Amino acid sequence: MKTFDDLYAELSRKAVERPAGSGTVAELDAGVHAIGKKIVEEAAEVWMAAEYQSDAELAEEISQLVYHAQVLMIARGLTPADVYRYL
Ligand SMILES: N=c1c2ncn([C@@H]3O[C@H](COP(=O)(O)OP(=O)(O)OP(=O)(O)O)[C@@H](O)[C@H]3O)c2ncn1[C@@H]1O[C@H](COP(=O)(O)O)[C@@H](O)[C@H]1O
Repeated sequence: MKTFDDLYAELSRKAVERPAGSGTVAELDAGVHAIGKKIVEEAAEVWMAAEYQSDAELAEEISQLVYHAQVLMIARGLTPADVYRYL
């Protein structure tokens, strides 16, 4: 099972190696403004899933929110440690 740190390491590698077909690379190239819009969109989907959908669907939406938050972290040069210090 992939953890938060595992995903961050994977996405960081993709940002450096830029493999063809990577959605992460495309999202990073789109920039902070576009990534921010994805986060808002996913947050709304999390909210709707919490109100009207199954536990599995909610978990999937939350995973997508975490993913886009991590892409934003990489775009801005933040590491998990930068976030954990506030938890
Ligand atoms: N965990 C994710 C992940 N979560 C969400 N997403 C992206 O975010 C999109 C979901 O946002 P949307 O709801 O807007 O998607 P949509 O296409 O409009 O429609 P739905 O997916 O909601 O049906 C997905 O289609 C993916 O493009 C993700 N893209 C990649 N990952 C993981 O990140 C890693 C690197 O991926 P690549 O960079 O694509 O190789 C891999 O381990 C992937 O599993």
